Amino acid sequence: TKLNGGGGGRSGSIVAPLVVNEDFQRIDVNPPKGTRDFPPEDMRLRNWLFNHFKEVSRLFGYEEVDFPVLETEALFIRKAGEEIRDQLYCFEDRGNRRVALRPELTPSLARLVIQKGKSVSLPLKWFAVGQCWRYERMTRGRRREHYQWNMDIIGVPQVTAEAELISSIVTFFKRIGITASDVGFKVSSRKVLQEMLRKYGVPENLFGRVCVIIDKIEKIPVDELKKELGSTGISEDAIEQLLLVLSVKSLDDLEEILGGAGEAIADLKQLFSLAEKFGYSEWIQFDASVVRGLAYYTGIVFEGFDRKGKLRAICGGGRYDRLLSTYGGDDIPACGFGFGDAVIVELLKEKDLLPELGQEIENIVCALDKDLQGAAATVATALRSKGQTVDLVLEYKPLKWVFKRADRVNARRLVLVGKKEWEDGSVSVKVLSSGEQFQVKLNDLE
Ligand SMILES: Nc1ccc(Br)nc1
Repeated sequence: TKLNGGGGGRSGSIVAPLVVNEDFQRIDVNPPKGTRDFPPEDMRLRNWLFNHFKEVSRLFGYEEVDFPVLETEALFIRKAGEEIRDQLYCFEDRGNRRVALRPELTPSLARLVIQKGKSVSLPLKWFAVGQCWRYERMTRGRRREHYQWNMDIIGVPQVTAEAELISSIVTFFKRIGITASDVGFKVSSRKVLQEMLRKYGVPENLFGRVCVIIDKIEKIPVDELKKELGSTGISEDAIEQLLLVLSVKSLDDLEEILGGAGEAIADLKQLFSLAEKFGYSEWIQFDASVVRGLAYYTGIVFEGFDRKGKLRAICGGGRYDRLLSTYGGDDIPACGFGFGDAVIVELLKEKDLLPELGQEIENIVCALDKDLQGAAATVATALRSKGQTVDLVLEYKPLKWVFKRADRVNARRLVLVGKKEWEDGSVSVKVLSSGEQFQVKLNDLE
């Protein structure tokens, strides 16, 4: 490293030291492909969104939990052909362990519940907001990380659990100004598929795989869908009947096909009845084609959608009664949902509902004289100890500069430490909105 002629010292007018080192390459200052930085303005929106997630969760009596972003890869290895598996961000660590960046939170939650075992009493109502990852070939230029809000109920077999989860999401939407005219929930049950597959003698172990294929019903051509279903060994007749059932538009029509004795109809009728009691009937509709893309759902499934049909699913969830036992845990019923941080922001933009979130500082404190910097620090500390937010000007600056900064940080007032006033422990205060200016003893300033 070669320093230029000694100009790097602490002189009054610091000459920026020119460090020339041909070995330095300018690094790429952008975040890794598919990831985001959160500069202050973006972080304010993220905190606003996450605070609503968390406040709703606490309103419903849920406890916050979290897990490592890095998990054993085995937690996510399922052989049902899920996209989440194909895009697993997995690698071998320096200890030759197969690990993965979590693509979702539910498996970690299941792991923790099993780990806690009898030390926790059911039902558990837990929530988390955590970053989740996927490794997608950048060909599609999509993001590789997002934050997901999850709420889960562990240990309640009744549909009241799913009904409460949907109520919590409706509560969230209402808090941010989204109405039932903007968004709805498509609701169905995988027990519909289960009953159909049983009727056609399809082996139970194909259930998850068939659901994952059927989740593509609106994403791939029907012939391709039929081909994929056929590849599992299901007969053409069964496939035709399946697709017929999935096109059913009402619970009554579904009952016609399935008969009234099955759990699918009973669960769905109970859910729609509870929706009435929770007061969100206008938000939900039966849609037999909703199966969701995760293999482990076993019962009610639901997804939030924008009624204009311009965006991908906003959120989704359902019952997963077998997940804990697949990890070697007890057979504990569970249900939950995931709500990503991306589509909701697109929806808020669409509806012009993004909040205005500027920085807000109550005080800018500055010394009017070079040797009053210490006094300014005393003033700032006194205000901060009273819970006042303070931006302390940390080096001597002309007033013009201070006013500009006050404007940029949206300060409510200027607190000026001047020589004469400070001699009797006073400061000058200028309220920036009104221009009002007064002197006050520091101890009386609040
Ligand atoms: N599962 C998952 C993870 C990360 C993103 Br971005 N999308 C989906």
